Amino acid sequence: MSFAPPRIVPPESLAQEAAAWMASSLQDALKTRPRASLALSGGGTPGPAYRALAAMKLPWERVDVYFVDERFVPPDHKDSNYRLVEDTLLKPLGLPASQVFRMQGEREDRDAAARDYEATLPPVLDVVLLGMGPDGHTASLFPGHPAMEERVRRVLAVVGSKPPPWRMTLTLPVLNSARAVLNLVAGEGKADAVRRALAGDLSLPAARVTNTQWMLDPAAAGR
Ligand SMILES: O=C1O[C@H](COP(=O)(O)O)[C@@H](O)[C@H](O)[C@H]1O
Repeated sequence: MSFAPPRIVPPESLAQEAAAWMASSLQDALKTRPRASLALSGGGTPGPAYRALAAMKLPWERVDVYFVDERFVPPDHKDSNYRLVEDTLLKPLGLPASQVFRMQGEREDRDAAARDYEATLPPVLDVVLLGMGPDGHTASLFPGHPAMEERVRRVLAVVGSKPPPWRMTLTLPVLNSARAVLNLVAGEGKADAVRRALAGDLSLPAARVTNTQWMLDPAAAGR
């Protein structure tokens, strides 16, 4: 298994380029289907890309927004991935709740929340934006965690090694069946994990998402 060479983008253009990739992947999906699904990550990297995407002209009434992972916190919590997406994309677009499929991080029964989210997912996601932490986690799949081996369930509640620990995540079969996947990674602290994933180190979840394109800033690319 090998990846296409990563695209290395100057930091000042990264958000715009990632947004352009999402917009064009959504347009591709909408050429052949009435609606397109967009699954988004949280964390510190993608916010500016979501703001740039919100400014792009698309038939937004045909786009449904899903989540790659979520922390078990309420939706208005500062660590909520939903809150990030709400602030940077959903509110600027004024996207109605009927087009937003939120992972319910406020639920006490975490396994039930994961099962319920699984029931909302389309059979195949059209466009997925991933990220990667310095420890090599992607979505909320952490290196060495048994969730990396899940083959049947599409959404799992897991305990990760990054705070907040309790999370909900899409599993590798979902990510690997998606039509277009971008891994957007920035920052020097991630260069080692990026190098290992691109070299095919299967202990890293990102190395197991085989249909991914990579977009890196020079620091994450080790330059
Ligand atoms: O915890 C998370 O981390 C990853 C990577 O985020 P970053 O802050 O290093 O950009 C993110 O993709 C994931 O959605 C998030 O829950």
